[in-house]
Amino acid sequence: MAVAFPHLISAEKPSSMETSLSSLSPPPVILTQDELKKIAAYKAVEFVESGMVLGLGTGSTAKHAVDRIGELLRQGKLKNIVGIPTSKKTHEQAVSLGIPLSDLDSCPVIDLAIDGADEVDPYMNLVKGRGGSLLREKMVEGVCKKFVVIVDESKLVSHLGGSGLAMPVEVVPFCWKFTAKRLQDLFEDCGCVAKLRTAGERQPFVTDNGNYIIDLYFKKDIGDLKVASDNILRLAGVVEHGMFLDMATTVIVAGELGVTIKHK
Ligand SMILES: O=C[C@H](O)[C@H](O)[C@H](O)COP(=O)(O)O
Repeated sequence: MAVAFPHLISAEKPSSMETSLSSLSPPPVILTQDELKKIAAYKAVEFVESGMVLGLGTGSTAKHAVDRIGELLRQGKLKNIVGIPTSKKTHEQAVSLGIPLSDLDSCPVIDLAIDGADEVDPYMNLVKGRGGSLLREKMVEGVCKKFVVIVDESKLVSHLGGSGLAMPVEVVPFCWKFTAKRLQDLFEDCGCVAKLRTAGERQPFVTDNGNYIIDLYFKKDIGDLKVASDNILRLAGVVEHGMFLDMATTVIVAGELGVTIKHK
């Protein structure tokens, strides 16, 4: 299903020289990546109903969805929402917007979660965690009845790892170099390089859970994703990885030509 952006098409009167062409089809406005993220996020929030328990994602795309939920609550268009944040940052944002919050201990079943992704393959498998929130995201989004993923079209890949960018793995800090080496060795045939994520001057990036992130970079396709997932999770020292396999129920993609919504 594709929906264009009529409200974002220029409504200005064309100059006399341009009249014949542009009066028929006004030039489309070039949207920024952030505007595309916002369009996808707002579309996802249309799936939210009063009374729902909502998984609140993390990142620059999910932020728009959380803002929108807060706005609709303020306007009284949504009522009795309970949010389950997937990071400390989203928790802070939701508190600032007055969204009532809970956690998985009190609300172990979630109606709907909305979150961004770093990569989406044609089967709706995802890479997540380039913002470092993959563990809480996987815990929350793993127990939701519907998981709506929101991305701009730059996130679409032919296969996971295909962007050439990081596939994050959360590890315990204890002997992280040893774990990083084991991860790299696991994917030796794919030309894998494992790097500790840093935050500023040689400081390790520390997740909300007090762990480190090892980013894996692949030169070749990693093949069977389920096998790759099992192999990573079997390594002692690994907490969780950023492949979200068979979890998304809907993917909303905003691109220059409109919004595409794909359901499982
Ligand atoms: O850890 C971060 C999350 O998995 C994000 O959902 C993901 O990185 C996408 O973030 P953004 O919407 O900022 O591209």
